[in-house]
Amino acid sequence: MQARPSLPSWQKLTRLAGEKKHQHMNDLFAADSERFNKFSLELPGLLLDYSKNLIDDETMSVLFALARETDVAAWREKMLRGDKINQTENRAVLHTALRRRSEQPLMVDGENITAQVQSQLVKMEAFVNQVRQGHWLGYSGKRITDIVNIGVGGSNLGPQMVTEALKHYSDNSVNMHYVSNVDGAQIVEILRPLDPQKVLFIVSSKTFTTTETLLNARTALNWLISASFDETAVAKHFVAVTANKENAVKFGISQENIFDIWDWVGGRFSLWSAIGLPVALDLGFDKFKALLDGADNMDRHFVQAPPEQNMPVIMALLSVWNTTFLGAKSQAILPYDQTLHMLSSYLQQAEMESNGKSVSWHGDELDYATVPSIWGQLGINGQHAFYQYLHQSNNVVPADFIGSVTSVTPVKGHHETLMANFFAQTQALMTGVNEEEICADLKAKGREAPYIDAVAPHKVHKGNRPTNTILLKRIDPATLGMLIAAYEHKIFVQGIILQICSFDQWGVELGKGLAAKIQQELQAGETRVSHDCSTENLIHYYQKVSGGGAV
Ligand SMILES: O=P(O)(O)OC[C@H]1O[C@](O)(CO)[C@@H](O)[C@@H]1O
Repeated sequence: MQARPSLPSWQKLTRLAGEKKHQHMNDLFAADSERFNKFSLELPGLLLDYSKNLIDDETMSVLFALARETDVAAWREKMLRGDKINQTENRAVLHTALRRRSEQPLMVDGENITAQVQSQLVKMEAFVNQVRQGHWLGYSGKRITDIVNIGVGGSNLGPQMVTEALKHYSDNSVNMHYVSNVDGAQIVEILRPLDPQKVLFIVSSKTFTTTETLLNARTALNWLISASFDETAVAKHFVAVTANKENAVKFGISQENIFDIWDWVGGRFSLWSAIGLPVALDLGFDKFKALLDGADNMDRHFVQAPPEQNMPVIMALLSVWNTTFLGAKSQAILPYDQTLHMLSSYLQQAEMESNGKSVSWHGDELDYATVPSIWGQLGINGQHAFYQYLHQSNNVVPADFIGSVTSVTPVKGHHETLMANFFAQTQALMTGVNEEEICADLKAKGREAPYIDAVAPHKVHKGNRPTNTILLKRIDPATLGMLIAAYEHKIFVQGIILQICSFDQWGVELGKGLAAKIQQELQAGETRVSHDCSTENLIHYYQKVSGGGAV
């Protein structure tokens, strides 16, 4: 297989990047009044404006050539038909099957996974209805009022992000809580006000081996048993979502309370499976289905549209352009709707755990930049915190601005103020303001020479900072499903172009293994394996101060 840097499109892009670095988007806009029409894409419910990137017709056409030369379409086909494209774990990658409306069988290792998915959806729906309608009762015969999801990473971020995003659509049949941190402070505070008779725990863990989740689940179980004095209470208060039934049963969860996921669903893409159970419990099953349908709409678009009109493909190409060719080191995710306040954390895992890698499929060291670090938070809060850096630091941070046309919670004047900021920021990041304009402005305000000379350089905004704007018609289950699926496919395409195994996460293993050893040392009050002198002394200090060990 041809190394990426030797592809004709790659070489052209390297040359174009050298040229484009000296251009300003202001000039590109001035030269082409059709720029918005050319570089934006509207799907039902969703608009992407990518015209505020350092691109022109030629750049885009070479980027599309890159998508073709790297066989994105063929890889997409392989993923969707269940080829084992997660090569290092020898697994298929089929999160799309979780939301597929087609009833056509899809075979993986001789099993029809369409039927498996359907049967879990049926099981989920029945369970959700029982709980929400008050037919699922706790050990003392009371209805469930509170759901506590215990899980971390993909078994937490997806459902929690969606629960927050769709709060408006909840009828508050149940109250949702999420425990992910093994710091006891979280679970203690969450359980404190709850009544054990009315709480249902969901232990969400694909592997059912994640230490933090199992410890939190054990604490929850003890809390329940010490209140109920009844071990059989567990069957009424604990369900699990896992691909490791055996461990869940060993833990004490009844067989019939276990919802399946499968090894062909990556943790960070698992929101659409029973990992989304908290969302379904909170919103009702029909709204959970609407979320899946929205994602399926995006899947269909991803499959059918040519690269030039394909939203996830365009998003991926721009990210490769900004990072690998123009040298950006990070990318900001800046949602403006309050309800999307967890989106950047969610995408952080989705993108960085998928593509934060530096060897190719073949295990060769890659000599080009792969993905940027993803960070961000609510844009409107960011404006008063880190936007200074976005506007004037000497690091260019491409950013995705995400907002909605219609507020789901309209309050007079608020949405216009929010969106005025939304539009103003991408404009300011792009156009900037030069010294001449600043001096003229200061003069017009009656300022004089020494002051103007001293201050003007500090007020210069160079602009030329790339942004994508994603405008949703409104935040609802289907549109949110589309948005998340668009990012999932973007990540996939990026991985293909950069030749990265996007669906494993070996980088998390080393730390996990060491933590397990150190945990034993902390429990025993002594060090048993050799560490570097920094780690060793930190452990000793901890043991000394906590009174748990000798130094
Ligand atoms: O669902 P599990 O198996 O508990 O894993 C939780 C998370 O931990 C990771 O494996 C990383 O350690 C993620 O990929 C995953 O989403």
